[in-house]
Amino acid sequence: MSATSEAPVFRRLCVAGLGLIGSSIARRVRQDGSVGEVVAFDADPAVRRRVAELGIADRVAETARDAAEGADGLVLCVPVGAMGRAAADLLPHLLPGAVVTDVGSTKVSVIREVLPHLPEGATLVPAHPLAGTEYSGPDSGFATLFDGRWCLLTPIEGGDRASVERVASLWRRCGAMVQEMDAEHHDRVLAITSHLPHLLAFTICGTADDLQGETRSEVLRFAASGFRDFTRIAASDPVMWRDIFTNNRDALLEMLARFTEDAQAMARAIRWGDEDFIVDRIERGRRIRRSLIEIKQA
Ligand SMILES: NC(=O)C1=CN([C@@H]2O[C@H](COP(=O)(O)OP(=O)(O)OC[C@H]3O[C@@H](n4cnc5c(N)ncnc54)[C@H](O)[C@@H]3O)[C@@H](O)[C@H]2O)C=CC1
Ligand SMILES: O=C(O)C(=O)Cc1ccc(O)cc1
Repeated sequence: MSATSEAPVFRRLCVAGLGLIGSSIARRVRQDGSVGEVVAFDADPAVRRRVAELGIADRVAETARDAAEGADGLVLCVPVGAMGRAAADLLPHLLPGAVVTDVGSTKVSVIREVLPHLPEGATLVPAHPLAGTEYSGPDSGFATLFDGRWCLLTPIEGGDRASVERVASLWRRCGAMVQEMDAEHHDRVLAITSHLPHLLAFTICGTADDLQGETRSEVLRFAASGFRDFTRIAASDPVMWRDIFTNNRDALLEMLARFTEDAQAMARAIRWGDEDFIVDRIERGRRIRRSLIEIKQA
């Protein structure tokens, strides 16, 4: 991951929101020289202080205006519900012709919230790295987070191709593999692969917690690995996930309805002792797991 001789993708990149994702980007691009300079901005003064202590940016700006002025690139790394506010504060101050990108977990809502603030001549290239952890904040980031992971770009129809290529190049230099996708399609795919699993994890932990009275502390003390796996995901940041759920409402509710129907079918099979149905469902799960492992090894 040492600095390459390739030209920097941006002369000055403003990173807004220095949590897990923003601080990982800042760490990575500074290490490998893929941007000339990193200016960090976060709405939370405690985060700004911590970023300065950690030394993961060339400069920490105290205001949105100071952060954006002179930047030819901006990456919005705030919760999806804060994208509109951050865009309103930062975008007017960027250099003419700047490229704006983001890392939000929903894409239709981010485009809807950010596009109205885009200055004449600037371009928006929405992006979503499929990499993360259940931790948040500037201390949780690390430079290798994106290595070998996908980053999905959802370019605006008819938008500037050179800007898309610049953002793709930034992500490749962060170690990611890049693929383009339509924003609506992205939100449906992520609803089933990421948003619904998180919803299930939060819910099952809540259900187990409600049972505490009945089972005393056994639920937590004897938690088998299945439940433990859910608790890792359920430890994720509440604001981030509240925003994802409410900003991908339609696709998520559709996937939840389908899941509920399938869970009901499983309940019926258990009630009536339909062993073939039960085995068939479990085998499908195993096949999916095996093919995931094969893809990872390929
Ligand atoms: N955590 C994960 O695993 C992944 C998260 N994402 C997306 O990345 C984005 C950031 O997520 P994390 O880094 O995990 O969040 P985080 O909670 O660690 O950091 C978010 C930061 O944004 C700051 N912020 C909030 N509003 C702001 C504003 N208006 N202006 C400037 N700063 C502001 C907060 O103070 C906080 O420091 C979210 O949109 C999330 O959906 C994408 C992929 C993975
Ligand atoms: O920690 C995990 O299992 C994750 O799923 C991380 C994650 C969270 C949100 C995203 O939009 C992408 C990745």
